[in-house]
Amino acid sequence: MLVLAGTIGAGKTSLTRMLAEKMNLADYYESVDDNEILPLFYKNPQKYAFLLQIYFLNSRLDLIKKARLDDKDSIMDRSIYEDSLMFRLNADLSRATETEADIYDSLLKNMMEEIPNSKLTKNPDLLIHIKISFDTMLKRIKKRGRSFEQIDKDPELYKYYQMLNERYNRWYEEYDQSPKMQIDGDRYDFVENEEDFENVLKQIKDSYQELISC
Ligand SMILES: Nc1ncnc2c1ncn2[C@@H]1O[C@H](COP(=O)(O)OP(=O)(O)OP(=O)(O)O)[C@@H](O)[C@H]1O
Repeated sequence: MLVLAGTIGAGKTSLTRMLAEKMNLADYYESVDDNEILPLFYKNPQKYAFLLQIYFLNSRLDLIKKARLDDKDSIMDRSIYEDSLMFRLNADLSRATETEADIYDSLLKNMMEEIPNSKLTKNPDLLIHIKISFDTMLKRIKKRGRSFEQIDKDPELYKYYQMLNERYNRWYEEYDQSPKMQIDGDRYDFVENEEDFENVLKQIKDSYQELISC
């Protein structure tokens, strides 16, 4: 199982779709449009931060189980581990309490603990982090145009996005639940540029082959 990671607008969903096609993988997506808690959270983060995390934890674990039970090798458009980073940021911004964030982390650890001899391993075989600069992040959020994510509607989001992007770098360095690799999402415009996509595809295939042959 391959899993994509990266900040809002990094291109996780697009790259998942493209890799699934080229590498013949079963693709699994977290639906943003059907998430009824997300717009509520953006409107009133203090009230909905904890509920949103529980919603994501539940739905992402569901996806992991489906992907692992698939006969085909699979790919997912987001990792479950980034939620902890986002929730900690929300707690630091007083949208949740430290206790809520601690309990969340403990629940996540418990849910993700591998059961010895179980066929259903929950951690990915390879995590692929798409790293983008803050500038690129802002451009992509604007270009995609999801109304609740727009800074001109809510200027406080600027600071939130800036802090989130900064924290992603440390998160990736510390991530140790599986092998991992990083893609430079500023340098490689894999959505618009065919050559860039081929380059990224090769980097990912090489890393994956290396893992399989170990
Ligand atoms: N754990 C979380 N806590 C708060 N908000 C979250 C969390 N996970 C996702 N979100 C929100 O859900 C929305 C979708 O985020 P996500 O990064 O999964 O997808 P995306 O932005 O469509 O990614 P990409 O463009 O890379 O495909 C964003 O508005 C993001 O802020």
